[in-house]
Amino acid sequence: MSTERQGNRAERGDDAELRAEQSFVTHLYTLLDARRAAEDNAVRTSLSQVTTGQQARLERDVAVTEHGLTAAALDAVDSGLCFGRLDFRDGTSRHIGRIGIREENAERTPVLIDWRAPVARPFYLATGHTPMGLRRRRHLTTEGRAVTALHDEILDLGDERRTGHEDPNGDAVLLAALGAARTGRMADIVQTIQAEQDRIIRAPHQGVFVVEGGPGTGKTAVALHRAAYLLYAHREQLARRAVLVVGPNPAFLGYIGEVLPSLGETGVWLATLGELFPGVQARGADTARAAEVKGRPEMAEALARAVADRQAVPDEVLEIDHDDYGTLHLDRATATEARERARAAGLPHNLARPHFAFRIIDALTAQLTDRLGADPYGGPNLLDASDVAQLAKEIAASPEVHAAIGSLWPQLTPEEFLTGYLADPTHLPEGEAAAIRREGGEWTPADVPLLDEAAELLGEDDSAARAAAEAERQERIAYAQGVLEVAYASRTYEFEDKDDEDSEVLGAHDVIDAERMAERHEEADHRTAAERAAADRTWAFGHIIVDEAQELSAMAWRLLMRRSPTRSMTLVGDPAQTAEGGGLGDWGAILDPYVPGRWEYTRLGVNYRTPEEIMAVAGALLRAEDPGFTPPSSVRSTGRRPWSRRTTPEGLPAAVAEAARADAPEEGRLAVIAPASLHEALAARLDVTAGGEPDLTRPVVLLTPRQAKGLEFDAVLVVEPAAVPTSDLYVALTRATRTLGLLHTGDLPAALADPGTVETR
Ligand SMILES: Nc1ncnc2c1ncn2[C@@H]1O[C@H](COP(=O)(O)OP(=O)(O)OP(=O)(O)O)[C@@H](O)[C@H]1O
Repeated sequence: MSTERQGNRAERGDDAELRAEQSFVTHLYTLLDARRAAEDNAVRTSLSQVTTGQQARLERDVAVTEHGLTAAALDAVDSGLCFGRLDFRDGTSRHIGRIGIREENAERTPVLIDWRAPVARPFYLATGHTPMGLRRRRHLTTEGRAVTALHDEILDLGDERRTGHEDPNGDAVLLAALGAARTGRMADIVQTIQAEQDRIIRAPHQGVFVVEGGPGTGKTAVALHRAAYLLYAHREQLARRAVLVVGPNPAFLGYIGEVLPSLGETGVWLATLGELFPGVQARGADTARAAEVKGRPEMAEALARAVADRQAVPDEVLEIDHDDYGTLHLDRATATEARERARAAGLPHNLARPHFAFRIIDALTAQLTDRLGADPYGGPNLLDASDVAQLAKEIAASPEVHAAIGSLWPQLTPEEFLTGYLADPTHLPEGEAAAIRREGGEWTPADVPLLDEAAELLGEDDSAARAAAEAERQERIAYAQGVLEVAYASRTYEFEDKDDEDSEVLGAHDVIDAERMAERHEEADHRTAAERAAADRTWAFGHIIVDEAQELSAMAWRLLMRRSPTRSMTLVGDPAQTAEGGGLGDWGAILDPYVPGRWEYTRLGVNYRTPEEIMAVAGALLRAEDPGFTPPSSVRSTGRRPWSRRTTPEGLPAAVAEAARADAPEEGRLAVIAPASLHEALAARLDVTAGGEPDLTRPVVLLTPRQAKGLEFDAVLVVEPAAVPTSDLYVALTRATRTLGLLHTGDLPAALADPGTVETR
């Protein structure tokens, strides 16, 4: 029976099954509304509390944040709250939903099972062969709060009972989801997760797990559902350490940004690589060559040597004018020895600097002692130990001495160091140095791993931050001291007339001292773990998920591995989609330096996005270079072949605009994917703005092939495909869920010119 007919029947309200589900779902929403009202109430009550004291204020803020987050999570799961039902052979049934909901009774009976709970697993895994105790699996389709259709799969073939909602192939809901109009925002797949995907989503979280799959195989969807699952299964641990999802660019993060909230999870940090150095916004752009050079593993060595170069010794004797003692001399041999001793400490540059300074001050003190205390008759030095100590103090306090030390071994921030390095790159072959040389300018995403590397080599220059933190700590201690004094005074007063010394012995001072009390205040930092993680370069995440992982450079991996000392990571990607000059080639090259032989690998083989007709063309493109290449198999076919049209260079913008009008879906989104050089001319015709971050929710979106990575649209027009490198073209060709058109002025790549697969218009 078609979904439409079921819908009509539902409207007539003559279907007992539908009516029963509707009344159950209505009850669920009543419970959800009650929970939400309770959270809103808790926020209001907390806000209206008149609080005195820092602790009480912090507690109130924490309460407001926590209840606010829960209320937001409850709002986000409203749509499609309940989407499934399991009928077991023993006669019991369970409804499955985005979150778990319990009855408001004393037993707190579960009425809706969270999709992540073990008991919900048969919803995703059970088959006629392995029914996992199920008699029937039901999918509920809802619009708002109305149940509009039911699809039942019979898993116990001996069971004769029928509901009139049977779905013979068991794929009607999946196909409806795959064929639905796109909105510019990725939707969750919680109702239709396939068995091969479920196994990845629920795999253990320790260790590194690589998920490879061709275009549209659901890698991104699986990665996000895995984040939600891991937070559910290991909430304590992961919520505290936070989960990081790394995506290729801000538009992509916007595209996937609604999936986790719709699963009730708001505490995951989605970031691009360019956002992973706190305080730096990487808004600049590199040439492809510069980005490639900056990503090479040799950069680590080049930077380490450049940092060592900042530990200089004078070519000739350095003269240092001391206000009181005249000129001091620092010769090359003394400075070299000080440098060697400081380096031997094995510390990062900024942390080894005091060792260097100490040696220099020591040497200058010895020099001054010799000069001032020399016995004209050749006897022993006339200065005693306390005179020498006084001289050392005066030398250490001299700004000129500090300036001299600073000129040889400067205190450096990563930003200062890298700015200097990029202006004059050293320890690289000249061609590479020329590719990255830059005076000032904005930070780029490829600079971020270099900044991180520099921060490691330099050691945190956190003296200012530490001084500020210490001042703050002292303030808290002073405050806590005051609180304790008041408490102690009142306690003493309380027991005053009882003449009971023991009671006083148990006064507040003995239970907690001011320092510990201050620490407790500190612990009440009410930022979420994700917020704290975003502000802390040295944060160790509980789990890291990397999407489009094939693109990351060796230097980017160094940064990410530092953020995951426990190596709890999920990496999803497709080597065939690696941009030219990007990535490291294969997973072993990425991972073996960090977890040699200790990573798991799995493949997804079904393409849920791209129809068969489009995939045939995209596959042929790669097969032309690699005859053994096998693309993922498409789950759908539309019967519509991709088309191509040749036009003149002058006529190209008009032809694209006309095709965009003709192919624009009634509902949904169309993307024009074209080389950047054509964007200005095309933007004027398409009524979109060129440059900047694209707005993916508009009906027509103009993108470069690189920007299209990871995204999808109902209809796609690829302009001048011959001008796009093969792997980028493969990405561009595989973005459509329905139609693909090619517009070109010269010859098409041979694989796209086959009349058997591409219709010429
Ligand atoms: N089990 C599923 N149920 C419904 N839709 C699904 C399912 N699996 C994947 N999809 C849909 O298929 C499309 C492609 O998924 P996704 O973007 O995760 O693929 P991908 O492997 O990351 O692709 P690419 O490598 O091309 O970026 C999305 O619209 C996603 O929602």
